[in-house]
Amino acid sequence: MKLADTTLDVDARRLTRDVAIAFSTVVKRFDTGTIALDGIDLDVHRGDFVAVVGPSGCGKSTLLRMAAGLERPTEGSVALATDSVGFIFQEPTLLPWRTVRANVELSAELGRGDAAVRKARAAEAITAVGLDGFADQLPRSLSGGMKMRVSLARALTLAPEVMLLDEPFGALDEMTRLDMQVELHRLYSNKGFTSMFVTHSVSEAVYLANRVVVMTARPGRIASVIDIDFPHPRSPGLRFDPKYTEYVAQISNSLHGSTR
Ligand SMILES: Nc1ncnc2c1ncn2[C@@H]1O[C@H](COP(=O)(O)OP(=O)(O)OP(=O)(O)O)[C@@H](O)[C@H]1O
Repeated sequence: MKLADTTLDVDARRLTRDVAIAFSTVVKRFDTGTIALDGIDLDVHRGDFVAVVGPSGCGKSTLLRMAAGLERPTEGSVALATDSVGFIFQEPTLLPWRTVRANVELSAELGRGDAAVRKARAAEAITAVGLDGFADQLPRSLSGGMKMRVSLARALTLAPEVMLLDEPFGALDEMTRLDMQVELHRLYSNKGFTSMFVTHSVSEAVYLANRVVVMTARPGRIASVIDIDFPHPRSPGLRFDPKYTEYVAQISNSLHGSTR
């Protein structure tokens, strides 16, 4: 079991067999004096899909970056039970001179491993995200949604146990965004990775997550954690379920209360 660099001794106790990411009384104070996060206690269980919503600047990205080991907490600790992690950002960050296939192969190329296995995994990931037939194209010929699919495929080649997603669909138009939510949900249901997903969209959070964490305005604290009691796999028609609307209202109220 790997513990992130940021780990203090207390982490080992929080990381039980069921916990993939453990935040223990995390405080993040930047050198500028900004206190981004204050007293975050959160366990992300294996197989969970946790969505994090909160006002702009409340520290959502910082939380995710700490899970990835890209930031250290000022106080408290963050522990990750695996080093098998995929990170997806809002921008797909593709290399423009490489084809879809070559972009997807990139993350595996940076790691170790057999070239043939790497290529097979990339081909499988391209199929998994529905990009068969586009593998030899360059990013400039793809739509925004397709670029995001490439980014997902690139992360999938590593068969990550944990997927960290920072507003991956924020730059997409509404229709594409809904399609990508269905796509991500399908991948999550099939592959079973643990997910931590930052979004500004309450509706997106309810569709995808089995737990939604609502944060307060900065310094970010956890205002509420709401369990979304819909079975998996979920269908797009779920959005018309009255219970769905109730969850959206409940979370929006918590969010609204947290910004006052
Ligand atoms: N490297 C840094 N140095 C100084 N301050 C930072 C740094 N990174 C983030 N911050 C500050 O910390 C706070 C939280 O930022 P963060 O990006 O985590 O918020 P967020 O909730 O993800 O915001 P948004 O929803 O707008 O993307 C903000 O006030 C931001 O300005």
